[in-house]
Amino acid sequence: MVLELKGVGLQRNGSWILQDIDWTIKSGENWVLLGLNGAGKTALLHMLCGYYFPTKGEVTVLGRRFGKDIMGDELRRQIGIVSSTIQERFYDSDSAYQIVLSGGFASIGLYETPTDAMRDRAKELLKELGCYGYANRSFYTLSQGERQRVMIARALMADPKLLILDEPTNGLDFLAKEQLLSSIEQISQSKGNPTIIYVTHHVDEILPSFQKTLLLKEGRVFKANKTSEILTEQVLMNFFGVEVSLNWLHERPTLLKK
Ligand SMILES: Nc1ncnc2c1ncn2[C@@H]1O[C@H](COP(=O)(O)OP(=O)(O)OP(=O)(O)O)[C@@H](O)[C@H]1O
Repeated sequence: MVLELKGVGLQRNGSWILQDIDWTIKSGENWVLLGLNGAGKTALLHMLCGYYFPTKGEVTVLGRRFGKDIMGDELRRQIGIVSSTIQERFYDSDSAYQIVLSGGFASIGLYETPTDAMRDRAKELLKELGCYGYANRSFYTLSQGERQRVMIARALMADPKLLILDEPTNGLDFLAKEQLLSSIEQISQSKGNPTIIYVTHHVDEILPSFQKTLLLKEGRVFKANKTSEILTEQVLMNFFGVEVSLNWLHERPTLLKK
């Protein structure tokens, strides 16, 4: 089991942000976490990464029950996360290569000496993600699309069992977005691939390899099931509360409001 949430609730400043969350992710599954603004996606992710402690219920990630076991560096290394809230903490002057290398230590910045194997792996990931050409450039000189690729390479550096991608296409143009999605599709099909949780507001980013989808609405699970059963006009109409038209092209969905 990669993840198990049972009856999870989260209260902040007196209000319930998450309630009655039950969610199980088995090894080999890739999930989409879909919700509108304010649904509680970020709060839920913070909980999975051990930044928030549940007010109610149980959270078990990669066999460790939070609260009972301490979220140590070892577990943190097994969870790769790409999120703008983390990206902001990077040292702008670090090169793309240094940032990817630091992923091997689950640290922000490089404080330990990387091994030759780590250096080789970092270069390999930079190539796989198409970032090799700007490996020595400072992070602040990179475009948003280039930064996201570097961040994904960094997250993969420790060979995580779980890869969380939190709205990775934010701020990307159409082409950069499609190129990034195709890299993510490749990662999901690679040998020894991590379990992916892909967080988004956008139905059209749901890739064929994301077999399962959780719809989060107002802090609760609206529905969690096979993506093929979630992506129907009826379910999405109930979820968004408006009439929608769902269309498919090359195994990719598009959604319009009627
Ligand atoms: N510390 C806090 N105190 C009170 N309310 C909070 C706190 N943190 C988040 N919230 C509220 O909880 C709700 C869920 O927020 P969250 O950021 O998790 O949503 P989200 O689904 O990630 O939204 P978005 O897609 O806009 O990023 C929001 O209504 C938000 O205002």
